[in-house]
Amino acid sequence: MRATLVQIDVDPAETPAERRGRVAALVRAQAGADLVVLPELWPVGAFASGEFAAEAEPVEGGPTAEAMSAAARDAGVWLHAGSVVERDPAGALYNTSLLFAPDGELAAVYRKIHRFGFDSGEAVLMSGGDRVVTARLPFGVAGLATCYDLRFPEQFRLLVEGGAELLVLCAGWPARRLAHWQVLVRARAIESQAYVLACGTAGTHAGVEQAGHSVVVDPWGEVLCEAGAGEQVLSCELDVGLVGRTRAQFPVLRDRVLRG
Ligand SMILES: O=C(O)CCC(=O)C(=O)O
Repeated sequence: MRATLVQIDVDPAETPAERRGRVAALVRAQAGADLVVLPELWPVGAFASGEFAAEAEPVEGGPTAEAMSAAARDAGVWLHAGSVVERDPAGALYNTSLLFAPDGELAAVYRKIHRFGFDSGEAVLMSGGDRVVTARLPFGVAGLATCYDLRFPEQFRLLVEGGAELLVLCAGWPARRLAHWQVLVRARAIESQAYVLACGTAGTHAGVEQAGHSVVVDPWGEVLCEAGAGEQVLSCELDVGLVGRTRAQFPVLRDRVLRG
């Protein structure tokens, strides 16, 4: 299957509405891909926490969900539309990822479990999700995660136990910790014996330079393709059968002794 990661430049000179239009056109241009992946909080910017409340939107009928559903349908692709600031009916905010099927139907919703920021930003403004999410796609089972989740291997182990073969991570990872990103995406792939598709943002917003370097890592931990720092469309071919072959030939997951 063909995976395409769209590493979006979150430029504060562009409004979220303008960016939605531009990103929808980018998604439409990816017809022919099986799965298209966008980054974390690209409409507003993962570090633009002062804008979170104003830009919050519902999952059903929100402007990003509507635009991405239409773009997925027009392109005929599975679309992991990255994440949005979700406002739920009770008024709580979540960092919520949306997965659309090629007919535009919402196929999965994942609320980021590990909130970043310690005592500020997302960590205080948003509520955390409380469940891991997998979704069965025609070409494999996807396990969803978002940015800071990458530092919590126990979440990925639960995704693997849920059958995940493709670990799809949207992110807005800062450039100053690029080295952590590059190690951790490979670590999650190696320990999970799964593909990792990790899509980050480019540019600088709210004073935080973004790392870019979106990447696809195979179940052996080999980097299949990796972006640079700027806005980029990154595509590569994945052989999802390699997940099962890797797990059968080198059965580390079978040899686990300690189970939660
Ligand atoms: O863990 C990190 O270094 C970055 C995490 C992050 O930026 C986020 O979750 O938004």
